[in-house]
Amino acid sequence: MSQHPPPGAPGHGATDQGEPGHAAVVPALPDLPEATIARLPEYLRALHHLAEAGHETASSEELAVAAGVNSAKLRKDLSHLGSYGTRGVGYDVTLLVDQIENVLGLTQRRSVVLVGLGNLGHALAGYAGFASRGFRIAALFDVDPELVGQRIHGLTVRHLDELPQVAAEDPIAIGVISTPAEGAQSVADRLVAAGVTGILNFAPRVLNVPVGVDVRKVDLAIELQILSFHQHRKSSAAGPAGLTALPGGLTGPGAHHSTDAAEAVGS
Ligand SMILES: NC(=O)c1ccc[n+]([C@@H]2O[C@H](COP(=O)([O-])OP(=O)(O)OC[C@H]3O[C@@H](n4cnc5c(N)ncnc54)[C@H](O)[C@@H]3O)[C@@H](O)[C@H]2O)c1
Repeated sequence: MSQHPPPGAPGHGATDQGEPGHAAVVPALPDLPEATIARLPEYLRALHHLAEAGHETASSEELAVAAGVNSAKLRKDLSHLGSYGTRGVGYDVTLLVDQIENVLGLTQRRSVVLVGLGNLGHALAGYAGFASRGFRIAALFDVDPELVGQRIHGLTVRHLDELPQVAAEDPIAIGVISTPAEGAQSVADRLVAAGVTGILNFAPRVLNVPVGVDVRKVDLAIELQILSFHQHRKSSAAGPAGLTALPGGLTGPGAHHSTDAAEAVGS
């Protein structure tokens, strides 16, 4: 989904890197492949589920199934952390949770601010998954006078002009942008000026940020388009002779016309 430009690349677009701002307090972090970093949160979630189910150890196969990846890839990923498990026993679940949390910098709770409290911002403000995964929503910002002052999920919406003051009192690790695309760059500029070095951008717009600021973007429409491509590819590969090769029993004469994800799942 995201690209990883080389370190020091001109400061534009989503840099999607780790946490250079925290390198000084987390010495000797391994230099991990970006794909491995992206899978570590999946392993962590799987490990938490296994721990809740009473597992003290987990084999690479169990963990791979729980995380939805293949076990060879999982073993390779974990070997980057220096974690090889014990033959015949597997991985110590608690130890591995600690290792992954340490690498991901989750041993300290990080402050997050949300900017743009419309439909999406409201939903994000109420998302319990932030707190349970080590993130604290420190403040909510908008510019709409009708929203400023409102309480949303226990926090008062502040005017974006208050951002510098809030950041000075409580350093912000990550800013989440859920404003319309037109306002996103100026919001990003203000977050950066307030010392924020990590931005999660939901707005459909490429952000220009200085080197040292990491941007990740989330775009559900892009995910749908990628799924659409796979549907399209499967449909065109099927052709008349390939109809039986389609998964899910889509072997009828109309199956090869399903180029659109909504059509395939909705009918
Ligand atoms: N990434 C995704 O998958 C995804 C999904 C849904 C929506 N979106 C995007 O998220 C954004 C928000 O969508 P929505 O439906 O919540 O929109 P919305 O219109 O309901 O809310 C936008 C909010 O941003 C506020 N705002 C506008 N300019 C601002 C600024 N400069 N500073 C602070 N706040 C500002 C508005 O007052 C409003 O409250 C849009 O860019 C939309 O395209 C992305």
